[in-house]
Amino acid sequence: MKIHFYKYHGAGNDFIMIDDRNQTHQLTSEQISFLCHRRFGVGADGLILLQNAEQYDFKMLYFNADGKESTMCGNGGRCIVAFAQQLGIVSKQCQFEAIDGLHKATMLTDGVKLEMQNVNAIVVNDNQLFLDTGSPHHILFVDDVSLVDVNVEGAKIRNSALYGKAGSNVNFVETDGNSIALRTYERGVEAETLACGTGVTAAALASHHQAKTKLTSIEVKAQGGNLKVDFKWDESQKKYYDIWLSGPAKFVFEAYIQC
Ligand SMILES: N[C@H](CCC[C@H](N)C(=O)O)C(=O)O
Repeated sequence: MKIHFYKYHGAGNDFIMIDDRNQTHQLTSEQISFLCHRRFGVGADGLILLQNAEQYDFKMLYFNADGKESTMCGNGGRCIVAFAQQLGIVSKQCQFEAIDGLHKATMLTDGVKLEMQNVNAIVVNDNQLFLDTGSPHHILFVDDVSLVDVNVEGAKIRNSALYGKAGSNVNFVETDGNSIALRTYERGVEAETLACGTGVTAAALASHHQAKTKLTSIEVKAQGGNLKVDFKWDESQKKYYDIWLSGPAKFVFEAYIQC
């Protein structure tokens, strides 16, 4: 099969994007894993199909580099909005379906702003937290993210009994209250990625929840670039809402590959 794809990245978290509005791409896990392979294929953290949706601008299907369909991808969600604009499907604003529900998005001059799902359950164990921002995230606060062996320490937590077969993404988070730095070990990539949108969102909410910051609009420095998280806290309902993830969504190249 000859596949026409577009390569995008959001702060270094990179994706193979495919226009599947005609729903002709019946890709197997093996084919997706091959396409995402850094040596034998195109190379990417994930693969995203853009499909038609009856009541919304489009639908997003996300697959990790291991070839398996997974939960929400925040950076991929921002990249698919830029991709939809490149295809002429949307202009400045849009609304699309993803595995965790509906997402609104706005094109910015320097990227995309994506609304994330509300978060009303945060599990706290000392300086470690768990929350789901569209994907599951373990948060561990550290003094200096540059000193963490993310691939070793991240794999230990990701594969621990704590999260069973499903596992979790693992984020090492450092904050001075004014901004956040994080590094993420991503489930389904099984390695550190240069950014993780749902992880960045989780790190911002967790920092606020643990009173490590009072800001409700905060910059998050990932290895591959900077993102911003805006949110509101509802004390009566104990939930975070009106959560927006902003950051770059770059088109890199377009090509064909035999698969
Ligand atoms: N690897 C994640 C999905 C992609 C998350 C990440 N790329 C993002 O930008 O949110 C998981 O299986 O839970």
